Amino acid sequence: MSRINAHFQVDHGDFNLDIKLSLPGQGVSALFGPSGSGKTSCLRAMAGLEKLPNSYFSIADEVWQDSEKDIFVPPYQREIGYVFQEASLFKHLNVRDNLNFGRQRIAPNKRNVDIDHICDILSLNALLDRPPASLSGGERQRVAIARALLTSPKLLLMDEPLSALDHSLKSEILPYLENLQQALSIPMIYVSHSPDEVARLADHIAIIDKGRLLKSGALAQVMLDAEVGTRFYDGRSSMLFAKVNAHQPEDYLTELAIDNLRLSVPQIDKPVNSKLRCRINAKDVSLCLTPAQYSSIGNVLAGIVINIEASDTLGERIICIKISAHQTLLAQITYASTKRLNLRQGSPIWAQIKSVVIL
Ligand SMILES: Nc1ncnc2c1ncn2[C@@H]1O[C@H](COP(=O)(O)OP(=O)(O)OP(=O)(O)O)[C@@H](O)[C@H]1O
Repeated sequence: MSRINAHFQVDHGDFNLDIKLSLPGQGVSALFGPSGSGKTSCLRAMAGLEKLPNSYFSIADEVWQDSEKDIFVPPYQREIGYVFQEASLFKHLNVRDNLNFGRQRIAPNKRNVDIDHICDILSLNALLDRPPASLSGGERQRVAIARALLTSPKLLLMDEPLSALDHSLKSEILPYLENLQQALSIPMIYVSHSPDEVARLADHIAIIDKGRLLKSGALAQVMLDAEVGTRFYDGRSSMLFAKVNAHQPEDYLTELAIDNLRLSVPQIDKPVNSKLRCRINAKDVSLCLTPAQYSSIGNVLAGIVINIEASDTLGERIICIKISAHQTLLAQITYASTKRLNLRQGSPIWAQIKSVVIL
């Protein structure tokens, strides 16, 4: 698989950036970290909007910057779509003409993104004749994303595209971003300081702090990390990838499939087979050596203990449980319970799940 490789360095005196990244050449990679950590600096360097010294950037087999070899491809020659925090549409053009502006910048033989397809994915058809001033913030941002995609970019860079929107507009636009990544094969780099947005959208995550790379890897794996959990996610939790298996309206439940396992959650409004992600707080998981017969907790997953870690809380342990070939569940229980259940690597275990957050 092709990769996106970067090494950005700059010394601004007060702020020193030195970040090496190796990101997959497909899916959504999040650059995540606190304000002022250097995320936008990296994104601008990728776009060539800033020429950082002693730096390197390549995508697949194209090198866009290599300071050692004196290579620096200017921004207008990089096939990049850039979406900013605030959509900057041309006020005097309607939505259709704004979209065509992006498309017409590209030679017809290089256009590989279909305008009708993009308008369908982002539900823009009803907006095409409207001027930007008549659009909501979320609609404007959808048009800005479509315009960037219609330049048929090799890479889509998004700098906190939802940060200027209020909570309800964010929830309105997030499903569109999910659909985009499923429908298009353009890799996206998504800058955010929102842990929830990242958990919902990213496949890969690079965490940046004070100009340095703190962690990088597949989202579910990085979420299991102790420092990431305690610092960014309000405690240890696991991320599971699921799909809607069936609705059980008589019980007000929806059954999710996590590989071969089944989990029931309060009814959700998504069609059968929709993919979704859920987060399970380690404190919401209790463990039994046999499947409990008389329990109010209906969600019980079988697994194998693969690791036992100390927890930040004295007297507690984090139990890592393999529940399928690629998915791991964390449980936070007391040290006393770990001893009482005689848990060790390889122990078969039943995990009772009290609550699931659907992302
Ligand atoms: N040209 C520059 N000269 C001096 N300092 C700079 C320059 N560009 C960026 N910085 C500093 O680099 C630091 C990182 O900025 P950057 O915008 O990359 O962070 P960020 O993680 O994207 O933050 P935010 O989430 O708030 O946008 C900041 O302290 C900023 O002031």
